[in-house]
Amino acid sequence: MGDRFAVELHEVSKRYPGGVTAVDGLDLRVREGEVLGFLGPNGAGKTTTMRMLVGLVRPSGGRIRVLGEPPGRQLARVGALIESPTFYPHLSGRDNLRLAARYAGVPDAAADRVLAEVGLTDRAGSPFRTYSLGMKQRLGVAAALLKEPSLLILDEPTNGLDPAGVAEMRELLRTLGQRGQTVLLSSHVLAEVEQVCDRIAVINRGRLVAEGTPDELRGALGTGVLLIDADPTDEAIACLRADDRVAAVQQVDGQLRVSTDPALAGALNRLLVTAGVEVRELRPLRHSLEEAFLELTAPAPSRPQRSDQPAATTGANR
Ligand SMILES: Nc1ncnc2c1ncn2[C@@H]1O[C@H](COP(=O)(O)OP(=O)(O)OP(=O)(O)O)[C@@H](O)[C@H]1O
Repeated sequence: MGDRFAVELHEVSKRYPGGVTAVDGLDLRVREGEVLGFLGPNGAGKTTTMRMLVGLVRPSGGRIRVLGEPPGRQLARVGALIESPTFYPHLSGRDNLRLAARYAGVPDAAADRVLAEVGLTDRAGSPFRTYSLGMKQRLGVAAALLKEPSLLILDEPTNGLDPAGVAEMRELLRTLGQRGQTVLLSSHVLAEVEQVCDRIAVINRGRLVAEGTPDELRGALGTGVLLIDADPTDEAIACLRADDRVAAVQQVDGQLRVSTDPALAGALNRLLVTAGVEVRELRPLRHSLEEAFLELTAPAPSRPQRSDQPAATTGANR
């Protein structure tokens, strides 16, 4: 993965006629060769952002570069699956792709290459209307791959798929990532992108709210934190700080927030008890990245104050 950027957005906004601000000062960069998960709840502005990247929607403000150029200039090197692709129901998957290949100005033979890449060779001769939703989505990805694009933009490719379809799509995305393809992949389900993405950018109400590798997000969002209520507190702090498996200990409202691998809960409990400290409570601050994501993107009024949390790597606060 290089230090060059396939996609750069600086302070990008989009206000639709009628007053909806779909994207609001968004800063986002996708490195060449990485798979970036673009994550946010429904209506967060993901599709609008992707449509701006391919020149389908004009930004109201800010600066966008796609493969070093303004949007729309590099379309021959960009493959996109934004909203459902249109295929002819009575034509086979292969014939649909051959048609698409002609439109894209690539040889017919590209159709068989991409069918193999998405694992549809066996059903390539069947009419499109007989495909499952998962197969239809994979054919959409195949169409986006026809031009051997440098950048692949996929808007919610797992939307509407059953669990088996999601698993198949995840496997396909993992393969694309392993061969060094730059992929920008949107989803509103964290678990779907967590395993296939090098980095994740979380947006909410058109703004970047957190960004990092899945591990960095876990750390920044407090999923690697144990809450410990112990007595005497000072002794507990000293004991924990002396242990090299513990990255940090903070005291908040009489409780200890211990940055460590939550799997060490039992070991740290034993450590404290052995040192003569009474452990009244010991639990993970949050159980999963999914919980942290939901909290981060919850509607504003119910969102708890997080000022005592280590800050996520945020674009909004940068
Ligand atoms: N053409 C349009 N005209 C007016 N408002 C729009 C238009 N397209 C989208 N919006 C609004 O912009 C906001 C962001 O929508 P967008 O589709 O970009 O979000 P999203 O994160 O992709 O959501 P979803 O996951 O539901 O597709 C929403 O409030 C939506 O209603």
